[in-house]
Amino acid sequence: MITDTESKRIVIKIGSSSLTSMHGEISRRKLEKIVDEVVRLKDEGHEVLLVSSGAVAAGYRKLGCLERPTDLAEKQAAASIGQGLLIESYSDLFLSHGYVGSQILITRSDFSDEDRYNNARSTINVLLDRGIIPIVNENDTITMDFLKFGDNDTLSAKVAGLVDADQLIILSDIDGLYDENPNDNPHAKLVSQVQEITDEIEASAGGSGSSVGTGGMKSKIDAFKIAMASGISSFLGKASTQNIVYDAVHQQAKGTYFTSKPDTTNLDQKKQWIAFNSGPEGEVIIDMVTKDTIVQQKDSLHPAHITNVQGDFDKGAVVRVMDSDGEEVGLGVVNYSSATFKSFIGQPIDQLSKYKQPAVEREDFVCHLDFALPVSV
Ligand SMILES: Nc1ncnc2c1ncn2[C@@H]1O[C@H](COP(=O)(O)OP(=O)(O)O)[C@@H](O)[C@H]1O
Ligand SMILES: N[C@@H](CCC(=O)OP(=O)(O)O)C(=O)O
Repeated sequence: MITDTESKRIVIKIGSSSLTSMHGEISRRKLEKIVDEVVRLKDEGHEVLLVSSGAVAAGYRKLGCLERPTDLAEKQAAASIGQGLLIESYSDLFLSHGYVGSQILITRSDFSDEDRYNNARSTINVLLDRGIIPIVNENDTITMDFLKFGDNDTLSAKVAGLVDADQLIILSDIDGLYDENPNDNPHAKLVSQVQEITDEIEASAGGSGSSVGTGGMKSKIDAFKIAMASGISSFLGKASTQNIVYDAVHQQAKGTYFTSKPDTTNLDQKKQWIAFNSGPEGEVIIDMVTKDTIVQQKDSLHPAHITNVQGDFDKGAVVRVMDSDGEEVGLGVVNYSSATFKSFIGQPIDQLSKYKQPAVEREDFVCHLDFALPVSV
């Protein structure tokens, strides 16, 4: 629990449905409410990073559309207009309270490159250290559809991991996770604590109930899995509730709190990058005996363990490590290219034993069984 004297690093994500009016346009009143909530935390001495949706909502009318567009190029054009307007509004509001906001637009490819990922961390750290409020969104205008984060829920969890946040707060149009999709069952019950994302929780998470929301509960559950694996406690609550952010930070708010079990091993930042951001470039296949050995003895993978290879990749790439049943065992950085692996296959073990460098070092390997990870988010 956060005490009144501790300064914490808090990432807050607010969705389109919580920033828009009935007609799907940005609501000044709702924007002012979230700014007031952030200002209260800043005044208490916390560092705050805001992940805000709303670019498409803020721009589509000025593009000449009567409704939120569904066509990709129109959405991107709307975001190009709306992102500027959104940031202008945030900046004006934060300045009126004596705080400075800054804009950070991210694409998935920025995060899949380890140097750019680390560079983003350094930049955001400078901003947070100097009391600025970074306002993050996906760079919707230039991102190709298949390369998008697509929803700001998983983006916010990845950003929370990047900056080593103490808490992730996701604000939505609903007051928490329900045991069934409330759109299907009006008698569904609120779940107030989650320590493990079970199959039942996955099954209960449906899509968005509104025309402006993107990911629904599904992408929020993916986000909470990433946060939990990264050792970050999270909260889901309703954006319109009075003092929701302040109360969530002080564990007093109505909503759902997500924390991992006390004995869980958390991913360090290198492993977070491998697991959630790198984007695997191929696959190496191992047999079941090897799988048991590397999982139980926490051993590195050696060239003789690799029975097959899929895709073309260079040394240093991240690949999916698959078992012979086609199940993903984990993700790791390879010390050989796919061409070299292919040349190894079928060679006698004593020939391969002269290659001293492991195929995948244990410290560069993120195993699902060690961390209870979402499969290739
Ligand atoms: N199990 C569930 N519990 C709560 N909400 C759910 C569930 N399954 C689906 N939903 C829907 O997800 C919506 C929130 O997601 P979304 O509309 O994308 O909002 P946002 O714009 O805040 O990201 C809820 O309003 C609800 O309609
Ligand atoms: N990046 C987009 C929103 C993407 C998104 O995740 O939306 P939401 O589900 O409302 O949080 C925008 O600014 O319009």
